[in-house]
Amino acid sequence: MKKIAVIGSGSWGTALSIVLADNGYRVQLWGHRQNQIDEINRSHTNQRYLPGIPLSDQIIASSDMKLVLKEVDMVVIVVPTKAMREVLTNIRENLDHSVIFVHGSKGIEPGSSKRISEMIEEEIPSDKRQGVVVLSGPSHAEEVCLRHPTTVAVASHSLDAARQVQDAFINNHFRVYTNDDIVGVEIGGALKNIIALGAGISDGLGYGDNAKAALITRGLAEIARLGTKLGANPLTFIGLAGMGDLIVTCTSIHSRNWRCGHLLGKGHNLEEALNEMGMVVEGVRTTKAAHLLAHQENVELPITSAIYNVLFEGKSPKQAVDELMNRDKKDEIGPLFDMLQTKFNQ
Ligand SMILES: NC(=O)c1ccc[n+]([C@@H]2O[C@H](COP(=O)([O-])OP(=O)(O)OC[C@H]3O[C@@H](n4cnc5c(N)ncnc54)[C@H](O)[C@@H]3O)[C@@H](O)[C@H]2O)c1
Ligand SMILES: O=P(O)(O)OC[C@H](O)CO
Repeated sequence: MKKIAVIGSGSWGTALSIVLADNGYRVQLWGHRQNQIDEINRSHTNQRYLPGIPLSDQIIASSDMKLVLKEVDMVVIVVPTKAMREVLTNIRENLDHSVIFVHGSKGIEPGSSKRISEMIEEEIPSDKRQGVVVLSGPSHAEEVCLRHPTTVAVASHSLDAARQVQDAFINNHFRVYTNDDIVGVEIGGALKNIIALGAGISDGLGYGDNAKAALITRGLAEIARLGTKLGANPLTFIGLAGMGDLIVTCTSIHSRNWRCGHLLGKGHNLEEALNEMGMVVEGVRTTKAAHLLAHQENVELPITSAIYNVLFEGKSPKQAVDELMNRDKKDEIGPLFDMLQTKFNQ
């Protein structure tokens, strides 16, 4: 049986392990909490993150990184972005052969503004990696583990590596598309979490579907604006990792980002909202990263700025919405059209 390492035993790492086990792999799942490791091996469940879901006995958990990385061809990293450097260091110190790196995490590092594939390239020597691939798209762990139909994109500079990852994950209920735009797929996956916080805030304030549709649509315009400036293909943003993930995260009851925003809109402060969530809410740190990146790249991100002000500057959600609605008059299509035209002229 072929072996794959999955690093991170939260909701998404466990759900991706289920997909891989369904596809006949032995999954060596790494986690840092011994009680959770013991539960996965003993009861074949992960009650805290995926309650009530039975796990295959092909999924073997361990907190020993060396053991988990032994004899695998592929390493799938699914830890929160804030733990990424620490976990990559652990992998570097314990990996003794070359593998394909896949990641399913959705964030940007505040301060460095690095995407996750860039962190992997920085932390793992080139002779230990055969390619770096991002797996992203509209995919809540809670539905993937029920084998509900789900589609994702895998993107890499190496089409060969992306195809190998596609082959490892694809099955009847988990459909995987390749994409060569790693920048766009990572930026789409990270920035949609900011807009989902906004959608939650809007719902928490009691605003309706018009407001949410506006956030999704204008949010996509701003994600595409920054992404294109960073070198992404604008068309990626109307695909699974762009529009697809934005829709699911802004509208799903499963979304941690939406739920956190909803608590903020209901009047909780950030600390209270995060405590209540108890799971990773990537959009919070990514708002900080994107806000800085927008300044560095001289790109206007009005919704992200408004959310930054709510999260970190103490602005009331209602005031932030009022200010967004009273911005200078704009043309809707012009800038997007220019981006697409530039792409088609290349
Ligand atoms: N949950 C989903 O449906 C989903 C879907 C797609 C992508 N993602 C992305 O996957 C990533 C992980 O999210 P999740 O939903 O699995 O989170 P989660 O909150 O369900 O679990 C987080 C896991 O990370 C572990 N962890 C926390 N700090 C750590 C550290 N310092 N070192 C090692 N492990 C640490 C926790 O113990 C836990 O097992 C995020 O970037 C998220 O955006 C999640
Ligand atoms: O629950 P969220 O908000 O972290 O979103 C999870 C996934 O990214 C949805 O595709």
